[in-house]
Amino acid sequence: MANTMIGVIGGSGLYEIDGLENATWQTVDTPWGAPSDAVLTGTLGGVDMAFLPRHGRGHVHSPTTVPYRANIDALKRIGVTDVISVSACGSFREKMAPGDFVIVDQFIDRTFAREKSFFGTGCVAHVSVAHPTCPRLGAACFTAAKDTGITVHNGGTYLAMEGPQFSTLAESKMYRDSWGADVIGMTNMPEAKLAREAELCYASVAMITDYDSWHPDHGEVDVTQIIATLMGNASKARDMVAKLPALLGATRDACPHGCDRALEYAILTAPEARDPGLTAKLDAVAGRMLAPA
Ligand SMILES: CSC[C@H]1O[C@H](OP(=O)(O)O)[C@H](O)[C@@H]1O
Ligand SMILES: Nc1ncnc2[nH]cnc12
Repeated sequence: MANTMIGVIGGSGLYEIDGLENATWQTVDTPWGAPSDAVLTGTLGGVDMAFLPRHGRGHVHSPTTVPYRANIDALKRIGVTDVISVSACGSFREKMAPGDFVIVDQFIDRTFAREKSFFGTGCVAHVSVAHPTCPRLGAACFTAAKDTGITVHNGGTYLAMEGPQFSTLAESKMYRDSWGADVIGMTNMPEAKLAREAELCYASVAMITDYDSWHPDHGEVDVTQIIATLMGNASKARDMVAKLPALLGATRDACPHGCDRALEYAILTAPEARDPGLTAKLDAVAGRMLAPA
């Protein structure tokens, strides 16, 4: 049994969470640079919690410049076991309406201008992301959202685009009709891949703000409309997050889906061929696998 620490990464509109006891904004240094902001830590219902605003308070970082590696490293470093990503998204499905939430379980990664791995020359690793989210954590998010009275859809494919511009009409139709994506956003990749490399359980809650640009009755994406919907969504998300500690509990067993053991057979570089500089940087993310026998 290990202690649970729930780490919430707040997307656009969600820059704080409510009700934390002993709440402290904690600066965390990482070998990958500074995270998006300090991390708000505390307890909720007796469970350790951490909150990191993905774009920083005041929305400083663009989807491309969010320091994804530093964010995941920082959460791992302070003891987070379960990461819940909360994100504003466009919808490709009529039934997934603005104001609804979707528990994402698949991704299509179309991002191209971001560092996507902690590993590289001198320490090569290949983790599986066939099932990129943790079903146990996703189920807890689904229940928390349902119990909050949110219209929530269980399962959906998130198309991660580079941005910062929204999609063209042709792209929007292609993602929806040919590629089968359900929602679109700009930030869950490489975040989900990095969480898997760091052996963290990861779930993604998409808060729908708009119908992107494919919908004949809704025209193009309008950021002022998004922001209006976003404010209501963010308040629902805070209520949803408050229900997670009771659902997840203060202690946890090993993840039944193996998220916390993702690196077990993933590191290919022979111990004697590893770059000590890189392995030092991997202390929090992969220290468990890199410690001398
Ligand atoms: C506010 S519209 C575009 C912006 O919102 C989403 O951010 P996040 O995923 O962090 O909630 C989307 O990915 C874009 O970055
Ligand atoms: N339509 C959209 N495309 C990409 N990111 C978004 N975030 C919110 N709405 C979005």
